[in-house]
Amino acid sequence: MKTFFNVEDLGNLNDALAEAKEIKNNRFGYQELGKNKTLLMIFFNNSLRTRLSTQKAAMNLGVNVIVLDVNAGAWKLETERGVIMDGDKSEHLLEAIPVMGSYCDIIGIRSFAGLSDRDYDYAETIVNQFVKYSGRPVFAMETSTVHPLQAFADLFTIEEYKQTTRPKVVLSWAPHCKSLPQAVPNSFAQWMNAADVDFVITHPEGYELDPKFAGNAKIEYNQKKAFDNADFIYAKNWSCPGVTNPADYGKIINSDPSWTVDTEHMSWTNNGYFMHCLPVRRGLIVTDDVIESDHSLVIPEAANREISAEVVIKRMLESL
Ligand SMILES: CCC[C@H](NC(=O)CCC(=O)O)C(=O)O
Ligand SMILES: NC(=O)OP(=O)(O)O
Repeated sequence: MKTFFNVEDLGNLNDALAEAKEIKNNRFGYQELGKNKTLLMIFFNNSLRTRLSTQKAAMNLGVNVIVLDVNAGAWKLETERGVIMDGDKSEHLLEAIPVMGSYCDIIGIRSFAGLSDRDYDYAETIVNQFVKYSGRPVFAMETSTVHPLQAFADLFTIEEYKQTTRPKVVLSWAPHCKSLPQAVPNSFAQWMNAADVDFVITHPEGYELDPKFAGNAKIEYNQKKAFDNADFIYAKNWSCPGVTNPADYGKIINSDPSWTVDTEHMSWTNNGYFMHCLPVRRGLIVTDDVIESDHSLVIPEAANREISAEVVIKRMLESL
């Protein structure tokens, strides 16, 4: 596996879920694979779960790990070609990338969407330069438009907790005080569309996800109808994806607090589980009672990030 950005990169999804289950029970069983191999984890943005779980996964496999916070210690990087670098950027990405690639065997990268230029973000301009110039396998640790390690862990968690063969899973928008990327909901939608679940997306008008991720999911603008008889509620904020109105890309066009998931919202479900990728803004996305309830899966969901990362790194090691 040379890149990991989309669900299809894993091949047969049921086989990947079975491998995740096996690795969860035998996470130290493949340490020979990582002997004398190095993972370079590059962060252009903050992280807790991805940073810790991916390092843990690599260490489980016997892999050496280097973590680089680009904006804390490295030279400020110029990403555009054709510019005269007489400003505050000392190094160009096109030198830095192959240099970084020379120190490792596998690269993980986090580079959030800028949320100002939709075409630039949705072309995955930054991360595709790592794929093109690093000479190494590259996996996403949340890029401009996708967060597959999160979605893989989310689906694995749903498989662990589902009480029925084909559960109803609802991706619900919720309000936030900042403009957030669409990467998490994009990947969640992509992976749910590939899985054997009854998938519904609910959000205010104007927040339609890009069709390449929303796929054939049912879109329900009435949150209460969407929550009806749901088995899993996956709450997440995202800024306007700019699908219905490109000029609104990256903007907050709705802050309606009635979309915040509280105990009444959860009463509409089939005794459903609450999920969120974290970090979560309590009081905006979800109330304290819901996220602290015995039907909140946010902690086991975060713990499963170690497993999704270990499957991906293992497969990349196997393809070196
Ligand atoms: C895994 C989620 C990462 C990121 N979340 C944030 O940036 C939240 C920042 C905040 O709430 O201040 C996002 O929404 O994509
Ligand atoms: N869910 C997730 O990716 O968390 P971090 O941003 O803390 O890594």
